[in-house]
Amino acid sequence: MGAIGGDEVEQWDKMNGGEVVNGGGGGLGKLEKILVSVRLRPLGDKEIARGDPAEWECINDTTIISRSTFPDRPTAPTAYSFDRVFRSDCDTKEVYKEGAKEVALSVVGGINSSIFAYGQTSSGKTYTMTGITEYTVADIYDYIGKHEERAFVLKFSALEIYNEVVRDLLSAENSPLRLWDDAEKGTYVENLTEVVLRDWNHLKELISVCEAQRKTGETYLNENSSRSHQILKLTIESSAREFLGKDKSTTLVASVNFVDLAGSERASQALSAGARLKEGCHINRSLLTLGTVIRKLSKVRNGHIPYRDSKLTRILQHSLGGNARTAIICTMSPAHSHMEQSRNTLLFASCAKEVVTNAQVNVVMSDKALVKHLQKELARLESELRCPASYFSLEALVKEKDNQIRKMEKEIRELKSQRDLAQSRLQDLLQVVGDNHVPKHSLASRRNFTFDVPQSCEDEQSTAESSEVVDSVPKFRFPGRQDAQREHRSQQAENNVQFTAPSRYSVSSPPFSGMPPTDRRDDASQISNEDSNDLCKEVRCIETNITEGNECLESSAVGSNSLQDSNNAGSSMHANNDSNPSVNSRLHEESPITLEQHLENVRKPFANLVKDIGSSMRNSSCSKVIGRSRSCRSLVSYSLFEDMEKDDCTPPSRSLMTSLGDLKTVKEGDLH
Ligand SMILES: Nc1ncnc2c1ncn2[C@@H]1O[C@H](COP(=O)(O)OP(=O)(O)OP(=O)(O)O)[C@@H](O)[C@H]1O
Repeated sequence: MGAIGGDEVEQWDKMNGGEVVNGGGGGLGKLEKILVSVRLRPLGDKEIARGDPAEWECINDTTIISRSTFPDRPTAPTAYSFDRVFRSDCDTKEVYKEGAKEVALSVVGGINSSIFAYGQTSSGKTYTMTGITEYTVADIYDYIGKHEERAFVLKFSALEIYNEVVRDLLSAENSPLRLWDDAEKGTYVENLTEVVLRDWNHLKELISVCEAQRKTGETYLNENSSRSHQILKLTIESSAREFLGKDKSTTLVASVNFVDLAGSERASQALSAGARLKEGCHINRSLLTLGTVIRKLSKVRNGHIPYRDSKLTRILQHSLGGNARTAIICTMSPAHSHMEQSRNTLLFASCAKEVVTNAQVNVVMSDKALVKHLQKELARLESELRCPASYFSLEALVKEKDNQIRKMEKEIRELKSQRDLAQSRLQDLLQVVGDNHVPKHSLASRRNFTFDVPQSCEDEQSTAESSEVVDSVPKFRFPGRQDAQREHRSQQAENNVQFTAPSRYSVSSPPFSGMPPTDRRDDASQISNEDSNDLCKEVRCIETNITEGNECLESSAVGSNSLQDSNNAGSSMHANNDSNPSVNSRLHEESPITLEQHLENVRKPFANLVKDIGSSMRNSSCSKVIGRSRSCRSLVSYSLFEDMEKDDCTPPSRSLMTSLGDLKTVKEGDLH
């Protein structure tokens, strides 16, 4: 037999509306306190005869009080509350319904249950339990009759513990029975007769047999006093009829114990002697152990519980804080003469109501069903083992992705910042280009701009505007260049329709160092980096045409060579300025030159260049490329000379060179 989850558990939970929790046995269980009620019997004939007043009164359904204080314990409480208290006029059926029925009938759902009657001798235990057993069995058979879809098997066994000896009440033999402990079944009674019930009448007969077999005796307090603890055990097995004999077949198995305890007694009151006295000692001793077990269970569940100190507690171990639902009905006499014994009963009941049991659904499975169930359980456990690992790996993956996202967001922010800066510089530049009358001081404040020459610089309008810009510079007029521009415009007008420059030649944004010539090179080497780079492109065009064997080679041979040299010089200078600090430093260490010298240095190469370009333009095909580049170059020249003017012709600083270098970088980036 085992306790498992599944439909049976849910069914039980619905039936009881309770909290299903993990049980100590590994299955699902229901933790709940023992249901404790107190039944007050009427005064007996003897008690009335001797004028023994009723001391106890049930003031409501849950509280019982004593009318007077205890003589020897004036501070002891006089009111006690329980799940239910029953007045002396309550019949046993009401006691059953409210104090035992729910717990007792759990057995049909596969839950073990136990109904106890506890109290002093002659308090009405047997009177109560006889009725409880009958009502329970009646309801069980009623339940069976209403659930024809299930097949029920009822088994009955009965024992008594007399003088600490276990006897089979259904056996004619009077031999004592031994107790055994089994890991699965718990403590069980060896060779105890178990009868399969045919019907309700069959059970009645067997109960009658038990009554006849049970040890009773006459005492001063009870003419028919029970001298032993009696345990009637009704075991119910049920299976769904549709699965009978099939693999899926499972069986609910549970037992309900009807425990009629022997009554505690004081020898002085019972006036017992001889055998009755001995019986009384055993009774009291086992009841004392039961009280100790209950008291300990009510305080700490995990401590040592002395179940083995008596056969009663060994046999009822599962009913006391184990796999069972339990109800205890404490019976008591209202007589003042039994006040102290009644108080002990109430103290026992007070402890019992704190005891928690852990009832589980008990299911027996067919071998095939058991194998299937175990396979299912194994798969579930394996899945649980895998889940934590996959969960942690997923968590790590998510963290890694989060870090990547944060990193990328940071990069995006930086790129946006760079983009905004470039756009800002471009705006500044466009504003400068578009405004021909920009105050010089504003230009001075834009020394670190990025200069981007638009593709449309090849347009005629742009060219004209550029020319105007150049013309608008009063102090640094560049007659040679203007002449070349005029020549170029004239030539371009002639060839306007014929030439379309490749877009790669339209980009012209070289940095212009404006440095004085410091290298021992020809005039071309004195051209600024800007023009050098510009010319570099132009020279390439020229060279291309030269290699094509055009006749312009001879006519422009000098200019080409000059340009090539200029290009080399410019490239060299640019490279040195950017990448060779020593050379750059050397350049700065040269003695300063005058403004006139500087202008002359700048003018000469341009004059030569323009002259050469003019010659080339008059030649056939190469002129188109040069003309286009010139219009761009004019823009650069304007800005450059504006700066030079502002700085009183001081050579452009390294920062300007850097800015122009940046311009080239940005422009190339935009093109990409
Ligand atoms: N609630 C009750 N109403 C009427 N009579 C009762 C009630 N309870 C008990 N009695 C009567 O009291 C007497 C003693 O009852 P009972 O034998 O059941 O006591 P007990 O606790 O079992 O005693 P013991 O422990 O000695 O066996 C009986 O005659 C019984 O009929």
